[in-house]
Amino acid sequence: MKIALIGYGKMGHEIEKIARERGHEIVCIIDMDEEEKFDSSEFKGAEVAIEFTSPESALRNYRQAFAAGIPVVSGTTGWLAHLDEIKEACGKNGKTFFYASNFSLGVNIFFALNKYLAGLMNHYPGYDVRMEETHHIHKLDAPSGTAITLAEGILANIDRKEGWALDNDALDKDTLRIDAFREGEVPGIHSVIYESDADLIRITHDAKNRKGFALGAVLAAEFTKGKKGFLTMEDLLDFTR
Ligand SMILES: NC(=O)c1ccc[n+]([C@@H]2O[C@H](COP(=O)([O-])OP(=O)(O)OC[C@H]3O[C@@H](n4cnc5c(N)ncnc54)[C@H](O)[C@@H]3O)[C@@H](O)[C@H]2O)c1
Ligand SMILES: O=C(O)C1=N[C@H](C(=O)O)CCC1
Repeated sequence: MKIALIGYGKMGHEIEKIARERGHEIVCIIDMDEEEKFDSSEFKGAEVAIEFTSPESALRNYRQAFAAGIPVVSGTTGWLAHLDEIKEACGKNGKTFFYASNFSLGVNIFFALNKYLAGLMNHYPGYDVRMEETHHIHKLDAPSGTAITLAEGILANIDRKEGWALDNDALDKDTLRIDAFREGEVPGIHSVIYESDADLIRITHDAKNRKGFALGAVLAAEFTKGKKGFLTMEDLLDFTR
């Protein structure tokens, strides 16, 4: 496939490597302050754009890619306040957009496990639930997009929790607490913790590097070919088997 990269930082570089290994062609790379490239024939010749930039620039990039008629796969976090606009563009205007807060296979298995465990724990109110996430010091958003997806999985399945909040926000017992830590160059660690008076159950996903995120994004790009609409990892992965 002919792939354009929007954002050429840690993820952009990792995706370029894996995309080339899988036989794809990188036809255009757009990083910060290179907006004029959205009008280039190279960008317009791409079959898909893979976007990993920053919370504040993501929406503008999506609009530019849509205007050029290019499907978008994005992993940028921290922009979800604008999700309705993107879903509308996919629904009414026939655009293609694939989003995942985390593209790694391991994390998506962890998401399924998290929902299953939360459904079980709904019957055991003696356990309180909280979450922890740790990432590198360069990360701009907190909690992580992955932590928000995990929290949504818990809130959908545990009746006694009504919303989530970061540890330093006002918390009551109905609110799911998320502690966000920023340390060194950690690629990403997420834990969901259930604690009773008697014991503690912790499930953790610990990314060793960024390969899983990047491979998932390239697989998502391959999956978008010929498709329209708003796509997610649940379309790509079949956990019903
Ligand atoms: N969904 C996932 O699986 C996943 C995995 C890792 C990271 N992320 C998210 O992806 C995003 C990027 O992560 P990263 O580690 O590559 O960050 P990074 O800071 O290493 O790279 C971001 C790049 O985007 C560029 N950029 C900023 N504004 C831009 C703009 N307007 N147009 C084009 N390029 C622009 C920056 O110059 C930089 O090169 C973050 O939001 C992060 O949370 C998601
Ligand atoms: O490095 C990051 O930034 C990551 N962002 C995503 C998130 O916010 O969940 C995925 C994990 C790595």
